[in-house]
Amino acid sequence: MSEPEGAAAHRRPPEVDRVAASRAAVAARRARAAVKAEIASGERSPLDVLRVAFAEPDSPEGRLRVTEYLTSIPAIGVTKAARIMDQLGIADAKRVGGLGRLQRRRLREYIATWIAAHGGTGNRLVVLAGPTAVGKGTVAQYIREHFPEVAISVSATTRAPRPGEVEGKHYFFVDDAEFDRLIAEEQLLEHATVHNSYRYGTPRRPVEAAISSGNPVLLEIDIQGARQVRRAMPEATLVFLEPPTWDELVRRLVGRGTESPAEQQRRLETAKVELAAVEEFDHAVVNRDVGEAAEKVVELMNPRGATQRP
Ligand SMILES: Nc1nc2c(ncn2[C@@H]2O[C@H](COP(=O)(O)OP(=O)(O)O)[C@@H](O)[C@H]2O)c(=O)[nH]1
Ligand SMILES: Nc1ncnc2c1ncn2[C@@H]1O[C@H](COP(=O)(O)OP(=O)(O)O)[C@@H](O)[C@H]1O
Repeated sequence: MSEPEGAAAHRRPPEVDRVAASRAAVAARRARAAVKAEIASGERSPLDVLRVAFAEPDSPEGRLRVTEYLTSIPAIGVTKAARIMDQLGIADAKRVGGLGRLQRRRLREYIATWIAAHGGTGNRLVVLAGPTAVGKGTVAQYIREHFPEVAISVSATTRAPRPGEVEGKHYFFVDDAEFDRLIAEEQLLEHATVHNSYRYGTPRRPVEAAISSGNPVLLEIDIQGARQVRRAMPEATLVFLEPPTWDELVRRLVGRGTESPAEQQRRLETAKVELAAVEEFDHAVVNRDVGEAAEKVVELMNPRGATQRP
């Protein structure tokens, strides 16, 4: 018996909705499975997944349950995952994107430490820092020219380009509003106001992409930034570039001639404090000869070449 047309039309939408909803659920499950497979194969850093999950709680990453997320990491099984969640105070059914601020921080720190303890990025990520005018830029440039296999991170900065500087090669030049946006979206691995003037920060994604593809990465940043990288990625190797002598540092700063005498004086005051930070670093390299210093830094990126500082 045929139904009156109106009634069929009335019944159709919920059914169509149900089909659509179950298709969407299947697609969402597949997307989550894809994320898990990426973590399990090592193709994707578990830290990158956290970042996306926290920024977009409705993404497949955000919809992953914490248990699913943890057990995707090789060598973390169900029992271990339960223990970790207990330790971090995270309830069983929680999704990664649904975690509160404190739980997010705890989970991120736990994972960063775990990666470090399990070989993680090893010492393929090297941070080169040091006082003003010691020659960080010069050594980084030497590495760029002579060791093309090393990926050198391009920072974002609010300072204006100098003549000859190329967008995307030397820096990404952005205004304050854009810099604020990068911070808000957690797109920076670290950032700092350098020499009390402009803001500088390391874009996170290119660094993580290079690390996950196994390439050595160099960050040439200031000391505040190096400390932040240490916290965010404890597995990174921190290298402190030292001047051969204090007088030579002064000579380099004055000789570069890019700062006014007052600014030079201010930077030298800061440099005195900064030189003491060498103790926090994994290695110290003296920049006597640019080529030699650059080679030592590159050697530290090679797991077998690395030697601990005495
Ligand atoms: N924290 C941090 N410091 C950076 C970054 N990029 C550059 N710097 C530092 O900013 C300082 C100023 O760099 P720059 O503007 O090129 O000027 P110059 O070093 O005085 O020629 C240097 O000490 C760099 O090491 C970054 O992404 N993060
Ligand atoms: N090994 C070195 N020997 C002599 N001069 C150097 C050496 N390394 C760098 N310089 C010079 O010192 C000055 C500061 O170097 P720069 O790379 O700008 O320092 P930073 O990036 O640390 O501020 C520049 O004029 C540079 O040419």
